[in-house]
Amino acid sequence: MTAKLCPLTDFLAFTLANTSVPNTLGYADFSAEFIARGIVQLTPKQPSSTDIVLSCGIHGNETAPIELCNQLLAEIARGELQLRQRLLLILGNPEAMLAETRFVDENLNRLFCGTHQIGPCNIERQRAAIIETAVAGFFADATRARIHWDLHTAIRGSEHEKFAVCPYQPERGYRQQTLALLAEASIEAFLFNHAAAHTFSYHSAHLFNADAFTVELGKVAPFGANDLTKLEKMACVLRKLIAAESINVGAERLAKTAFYQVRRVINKDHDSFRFSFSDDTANFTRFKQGDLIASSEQQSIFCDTAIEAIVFPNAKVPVGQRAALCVVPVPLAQVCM
Ligand SMILES: O=C(O)CCC(=O)N[C@@H](CCC(=O)O)C(=O)O
Ligand SMILES: [Zn+2]
Repeated sequence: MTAKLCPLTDFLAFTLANTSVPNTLGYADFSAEFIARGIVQLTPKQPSSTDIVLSCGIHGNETAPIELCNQLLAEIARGELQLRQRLLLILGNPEAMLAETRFVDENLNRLFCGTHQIGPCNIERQRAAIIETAVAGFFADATRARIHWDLHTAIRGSEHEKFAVCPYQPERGYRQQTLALLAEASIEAFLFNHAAAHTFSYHSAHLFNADAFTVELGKVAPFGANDLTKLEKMACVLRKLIAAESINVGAERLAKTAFYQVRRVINKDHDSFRFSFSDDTANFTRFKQGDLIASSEQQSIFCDTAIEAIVFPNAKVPVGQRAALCVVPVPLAQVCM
């Protein structure tokens, strides 16, 4: 396979152009199976013990992680990065990438765990079904370790530039070692969800027992406008995971990391719903007891505890959907095994 014709050297370009690719391609040390548009499964000749799903662009305008994943695939294709684990790489929402929007018809990251089956068919519902099938096929062997990092960027700036959302998994809990790996990859804060969700990371954690996280890697920017040097630590850890290299991180790596528990969700209840703060207010901005957070014709929402921080505030979501998470700082011991 010459580099010029190889879909893996610029998988993003192939995906956006919707160029047809063969079903499978053989390389010296691995094979590539093109499962669907923007979804490729790589199998090394002698796979190590962990199956890794790496996804990006579930929201089409979150381009930095897409560029990072595209770069890692190219490194594998050129033989610069040794693939030693099975890898499923997913460019989440190609149509939204082309439209340079978060989504075309509906937020793809609310349609997992089969939610896409409920309601009229649209671009994101079709895509959720395709992605779920690919993941189920890839994670078929329950005896193997499973990792899924779903890479995003946030709409607004953040007090913690890079942070991870931990899906609700009360039975399994979180191991400090697992979080330390993300901290090594420059994750500064962890946010523990308090309830089931229909996000992609929850899907993988809940249905496949994967060590799954939504990973926020800075702020949204158009293709070509990202400074990928800011993601170098993340790239370094991903390379080591893919190459099955040992990553020596002790739990002490978490010493400077912040932990937050989701305390409540603010849902948009009416078209008149507004936040009390400006659009440039950063994620994790803190409110104190009695501060007004949001209001609508039907209600006013105040901070009702000593300190509460707000994450992912978005008043533009449809009525009934999550408009923000309210989180409180917690000690590590309270959220980890
Ligand atoms: O910046 C924002 O408001 C949204 C960033 C984003 O896409 N976040 C994910 C989080 C998913 C999770 O809760 O695990 C989302 O809203 O889908
Ligand atoms: Zn996102």
